[in-house]
Amino acid sequence: MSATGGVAGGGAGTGYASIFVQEDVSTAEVDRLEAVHAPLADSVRDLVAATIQTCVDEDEVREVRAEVDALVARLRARRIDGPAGVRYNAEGRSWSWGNAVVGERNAVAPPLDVVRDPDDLVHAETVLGVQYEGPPGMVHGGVGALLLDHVMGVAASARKRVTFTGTLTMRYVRATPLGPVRIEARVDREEGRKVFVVATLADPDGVTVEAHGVFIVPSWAVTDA
Ligand SMILES: CCCCCCCCCCCC(=O)SCCNC(=O)CCNC(=O)[C@H](O)C(C)(C)COP(=O)(O)OP(=O)(O)OC[C@H]1O[C@@H](n2cnc3c(N)ncnc32)[C@H](O)[C@@H]1OP(=O)(O)O
Repeated sequence: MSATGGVAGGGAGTGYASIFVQEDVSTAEVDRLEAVHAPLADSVRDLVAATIQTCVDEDEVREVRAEVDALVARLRARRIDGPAGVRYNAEGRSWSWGNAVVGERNAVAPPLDVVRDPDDLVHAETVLGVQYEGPPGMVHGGVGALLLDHVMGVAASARKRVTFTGTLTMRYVRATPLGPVRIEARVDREEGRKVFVVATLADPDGVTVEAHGVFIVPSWAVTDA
């Protein structure tokens, strides 16, 4: 979520004051850091899938666990205290390295590029692997809702306004097989601070989930501008 647009700090009493943080760092430096850290997240994604699928013997599993524990200790040698939050710089570049859907450092997040088309359709594509299974061979319903929620939130948050999910309704039309998926979302209408968004999740054969959502510009984010 962008922290620009006059909402830095999140408003007194909202609990977001320490999460929207402005940093004195150039966009080029943020891009450089992402290029270093994103491949680590990719490798950890592979580790998660390999952990699910491995058939190596038990001694090998124990040895790998010890190596992974050692790597965790190395990474924790210097770290931030708490969540990564949403940060932004004076150039309007924002980054949220821990975000559950698009965090560039978050191996739990599927690699998802969210694109706003010129006609304000927001779309995203990714490939959901074995980490996202619910019913056998199928995408977990909550994972579908997670991706839809985020892409719908981007659609609602046009022009860098902040919106929060108020209500989400999902209709699971048919099961979504693991594999490539596409999410599409667009604003249907607006009423005051409420933004109504419609969206779909689809596999290569068509729509599997239809979603309706009410996204709300929180009262603390309303500016006079
Ligand atoms: C560019 C980069 C982009 C980057 C974009 C990044 C996208 C990120 C997408 C992920 C989004 C998330 O997961 S967000 C995290 C999940 N969501 C949350 O945690 C939200 C928790 N709830 C809240 O913070 C709050 O309840 C709010 C903000 C939703 C509403 O609080 P508020 O601002 O005080 O609103 P309030 O005055 O009570 O109500 C205003 C109007 O909204 C209605 N309303 C209030 N709550 C709800 C509700 N839950 N569902 C429906 N409608 C509601 C009221 O009836 C009223 O309608 P009327 O009387 O005016 O008709």
